[in-house]
Amino acid sequence: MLEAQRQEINQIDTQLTALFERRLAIAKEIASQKYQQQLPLTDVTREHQVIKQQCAQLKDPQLAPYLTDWYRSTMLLTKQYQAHVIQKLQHHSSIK
Ligand SMILES: C=C(O[C@@H]1C=C(C(=O)O)C=C[C@H]1O)C(=O)O
Repeated sequence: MLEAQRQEINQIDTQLTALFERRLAIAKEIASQKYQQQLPLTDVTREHQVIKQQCAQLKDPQLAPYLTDWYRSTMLLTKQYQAHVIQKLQHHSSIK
C-alpha cells in the first residue's frame, strides 16, 4: 500500500545522503581554514542568511518552519563535525 511512496522516499534519501556527504566535505575544508585563520566555529550572520535564502525558495511557504528546523539541525551537526576536524588538526600540530 505504502510501497510506491516509500520507494520514492528511498530514492530521495539516496540523493540526500550523497548531498550530505558533499556538504560535510566542504564543511571540512571550511573547518581547516577556520583553524588556520583562528576563526570562530559559528557564523550566526551566515546561518541566518542561508535559512532566509532557502525558505524564500520554497513553493509552499507553510513549510518554512520545518525547513528552518531542518537547517538548524544540519548546521548543528555540521559544526559538531567541524569541531571534530579542528580537534584532530590541533592534536596533530601538538605532537609535531
Ligand atoms: C559551514 C560553516 O560553518 C557553520 C555552519 C554553517 C552551515 O552549516 O551552513 C554556516 C555557518 C557556520 O556557523 C561556515 O562557516 O560556512
